[in-house]
Amino acid sequence: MEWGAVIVAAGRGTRMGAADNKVFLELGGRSLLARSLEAFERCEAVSSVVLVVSAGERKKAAEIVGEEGFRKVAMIVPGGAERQQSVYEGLGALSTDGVLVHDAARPLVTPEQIEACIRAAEEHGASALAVRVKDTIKVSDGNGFIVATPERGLLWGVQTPQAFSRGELMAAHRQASEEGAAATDDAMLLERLGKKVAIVEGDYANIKITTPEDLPIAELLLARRRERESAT
Ligand SMILES: Nc1ccn([C@@H]2O[C@H](COP(=O)(O)OP(=O)(O)OP(=O)(O)O)[C@@H](O)[C@H]2O)c(=O)n1
Ligand SMILES: C[C@](O)(CO)[C@H](O)COP(=O)(O)O
Repeated sequence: MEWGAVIVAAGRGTRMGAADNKVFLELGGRSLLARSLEAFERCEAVSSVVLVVSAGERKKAAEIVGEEGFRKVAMIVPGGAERQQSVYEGLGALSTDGVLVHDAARPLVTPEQIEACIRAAEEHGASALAVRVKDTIKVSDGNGFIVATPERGLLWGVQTPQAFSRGELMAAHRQASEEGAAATDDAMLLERLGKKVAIVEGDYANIKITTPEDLPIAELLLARRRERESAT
């Protein structure tokens, strides 16, 4: 199967509180967006990339793609108000049968993790990178009181990339939008239809840059990765 990727970068970064959209912030001297694109550029199993950005940030994103020489970026398309809509816009612009959906805000993803998601999706139909939850998770009653403690051994913190048949994911998106179902990731859209999504055990370093303390943590993780690479 031919694989393409939709990389979503059309958020506002409200929780980061920076003047700019967080995907343009720098990590180790390069933007988060460039680092995410680089991982897909280096993954041989991915043939093309659709980048989803806010209409007002298209020029800035195109400059990064041009300057960094990302040859796989076939199209840059405008996103929507929510991540779910941004992903759907990207899916429509891609032509491959298989699709990986990735947050530009996860700049520490590796080509090996992308490849592992593809392999699992080819075997099971769909897959998502995830890590075992380390904390004990509580369910609240919505009013500040704990009502339940799910069994930790069954809990996973889901990340991106997530890999799907593009046609199947597009159909799931259309159905969710007809039924007014909102989803914070794409696997959710298949789960609600009773379809299987395989878990690919990932790495705690593939963090999503969401709030200001995430950036120095990502700098440390990047430095640790560089040390390991130079030691091998
Ligand atoms: N309308 C949106 C919202 C989010 N995203 C993208 O989805 C990814 C994950 O979203 P999140 O971390 O929530 O980013 P933001 O929406 O930018 O952050 P915030 O919720 O703090 O505003 C990011 O790469 C973001 O750019 C998007 O493409 N379109
Ligand atoms: C898709 C995701 O990265 C999975 O962890 C995440 O849900 C997206 O972030 P958001 O903050 O929910 O938009």
